[in-house]
Amino acid sequence: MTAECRVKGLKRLVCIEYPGVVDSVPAMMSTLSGISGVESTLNNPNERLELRYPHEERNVTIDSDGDRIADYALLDQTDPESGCDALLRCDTSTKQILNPVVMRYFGATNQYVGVAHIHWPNGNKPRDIPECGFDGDLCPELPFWDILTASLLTILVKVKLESALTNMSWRVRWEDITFPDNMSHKGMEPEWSLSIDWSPKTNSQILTGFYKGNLVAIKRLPQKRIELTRDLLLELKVMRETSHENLVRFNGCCIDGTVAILSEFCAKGSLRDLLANTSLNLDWLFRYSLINDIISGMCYLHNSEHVYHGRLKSSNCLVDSRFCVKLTDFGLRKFKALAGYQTTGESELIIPENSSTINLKAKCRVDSLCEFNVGLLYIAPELLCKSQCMDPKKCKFQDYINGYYGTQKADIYREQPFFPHYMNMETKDIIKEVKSSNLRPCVPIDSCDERMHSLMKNCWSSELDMRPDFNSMKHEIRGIMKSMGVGGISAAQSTLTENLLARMEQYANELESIVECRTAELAEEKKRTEELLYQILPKPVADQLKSGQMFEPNFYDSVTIYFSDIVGFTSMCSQSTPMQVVDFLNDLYTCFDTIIGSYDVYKVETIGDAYMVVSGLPERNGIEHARQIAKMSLKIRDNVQNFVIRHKPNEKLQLRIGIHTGPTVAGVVGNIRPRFCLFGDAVNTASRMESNGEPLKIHISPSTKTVLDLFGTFALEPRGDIPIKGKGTMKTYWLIEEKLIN
Ligand SMILES: Nc1nc2c(ncn2[C@@H]2O[C@H](COP(=O)(O)OP(=O)(O)OP(=O)(O)O)[C@@H](O)[C@H]2O)c(=O)[nH]1
Ligand SMILES: [Mg+2]
Repeated sequence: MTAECRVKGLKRLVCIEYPGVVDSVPAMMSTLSGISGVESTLNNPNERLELRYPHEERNVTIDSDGDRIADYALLDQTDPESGCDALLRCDTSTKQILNPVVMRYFGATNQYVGVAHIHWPNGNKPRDIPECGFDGDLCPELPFWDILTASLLTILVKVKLESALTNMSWRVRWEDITFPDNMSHKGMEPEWSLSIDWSPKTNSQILTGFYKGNLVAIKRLPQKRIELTRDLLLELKVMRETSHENLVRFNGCCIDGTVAILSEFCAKGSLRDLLANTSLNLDWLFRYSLINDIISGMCYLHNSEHVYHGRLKSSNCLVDSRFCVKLTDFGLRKFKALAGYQTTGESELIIPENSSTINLKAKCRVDSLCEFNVGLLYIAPELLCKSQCMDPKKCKFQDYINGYYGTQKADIYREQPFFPHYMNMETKDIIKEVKSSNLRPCVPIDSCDERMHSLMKNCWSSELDMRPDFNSMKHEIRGIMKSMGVGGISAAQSTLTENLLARMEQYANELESIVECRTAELAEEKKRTEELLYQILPKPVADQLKSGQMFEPNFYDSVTIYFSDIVGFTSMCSQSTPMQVVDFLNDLYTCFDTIIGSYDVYKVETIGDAYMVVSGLPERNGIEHARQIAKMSLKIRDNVQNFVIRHKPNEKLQLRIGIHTGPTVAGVVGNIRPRFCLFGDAVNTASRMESNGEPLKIHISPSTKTVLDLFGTFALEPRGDIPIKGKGTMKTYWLIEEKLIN
């Protein structure tokens, strides 16, 4: 049986045929002890001992120091099928190496014997001696001036570095930041702004303020003070010098009294918010643009002094007002650690196996809502298991997997990693499965381009060598974008500028439809509010108040006012439960409200069992008010005669009605819960008409009779002279019916 033995990291390999001590020592022993079968020769003057094995072709030669003079064979390691390098092929049963020998070297005779053609890497034979010799003596010595220039340059670089370190332009005084309502933060909590302006679903909150006229995002850290060290100054220098269109700009730090990091504010929130906003349609052009931005930012970081990001996840991919993704929360690792910053990120993957549960539990009460746990979903599995992320290379890998595990999957799916397919699992269980059983996010093959799918899968491969780096991802993604002409855009169009323009155009369209939709919702809401307002105030009054004007009290020289009241209501209340009374009044007033809807009247108010209606205001109607109120009263009286009290079906409702016509003033009183009220003696008189009336009869004043007589359609009956409190004697009438006119 043959097997292929992969040898890592070697292009061509020299293999030594090495029988080893195990072979040679017994042979020597047997020679010295004169055991037959093994021949030995002592080759003077070379003083070499040669051992010859029976039935074997190979000799073992040992020099005067007792060292074995070895033979070597050069093997060709080119795989005959794939043409790949660094393959050692063995027959596992015989343990024989199968690679063809291309050259042999015999140590005893110091001879090279070519056996076959040698395939040198790139077809070139390597040099025997390095260009400048093994000691550098083959190259001319540097002239004095060159050495001087080099030294001066080194000194200059050092001086520049030192001055860069002492440059404190990054330092911000907390008092110099102004908070949104133009108040200094001293002694008061600043406003937390909702980070996204068009998504009601966002949960991103970041402290914002103005520094030197710029709106900045402020990340406050737990410590109150940070002592500056050289390491921190180096970190701050790197941050100051970081500049890329896909990274947020660093604005500075506060280190005294309050420790905070200030960075460029991105208006549209994070990628997480963007994806959560389901009203925004993300087509493939848009998605690839977002991915492309992330990858560009990551490429810069990986090729810069930052080396890696370490906290790559969708909440750290911010979206600016031009829909360009900018990465945040990179760098300043030592600064953040000293300032006690502990959330998910490279330092938080440091969850020693035994203490992880305690940490997690302490941090989150509700697992599924726990940011800390959710953050772990973005972390590479091998780093979840390991305790430290000290090796930058490893952390780079974490970035790769973060980028695809979380961010890119999120781009495609608008979901957190592992959702929705593992929705029923608790986050901590998912993390456990990732650690123990190689669980990976589930992405259906047809959810995206095939190349994208395999790129994503490679990113979370458990073989680290399989994971692509960001530079190759950049090429791959650009290739996919170009060849696909995503979103109906042709390859030629997919330059970045056109991409951006298309993105803006799409956003404008989206925005238009969102605005349209919101406007319709607003109109609907306005209508509902208006209807509610018209139920509380007369329409002309409400309209006037709505337009911001005051409703001045108005004098009306003639209106008709109606009052009604239930006889024995108080005793009825004492015999009924409050709910029964409420049900009863509700039934009665629903009946009244339905009736008055057919007349030109306005219901002023109800006070307990009293019901007050007026006609002739706020819009004047000549003398029609008396007729409208009279007709309405007759209708109410007739309905009351047949009204059934729900909890006392056998009792008859005893309703008294009183009407009066006269001058009145109407106005709105109060600023809070404004009420439309009537003032004047006419109101009292109408009320007296009701209180001096009789059940199921309509008691009217002489002034109402006078107006009703003008119509000549109402049958009235004199009641006689009645003493009315505060008025003396009044000649009043009963309204009997409306006469039918042929
Ligand atoms: N709109 C807007 N939101 C921001 C900005 N910076 C951060 N945020 C959001 O504010 C929220 C809190 O941010 P962080 O305190 O950094 O927390 P995090 O990003 O969830 O986690 P870590 O970065 O690992 O600490 C996140 O949802 C961010 O997306 C910004 O400049 N603009
Ligand atoms: Mg963040």
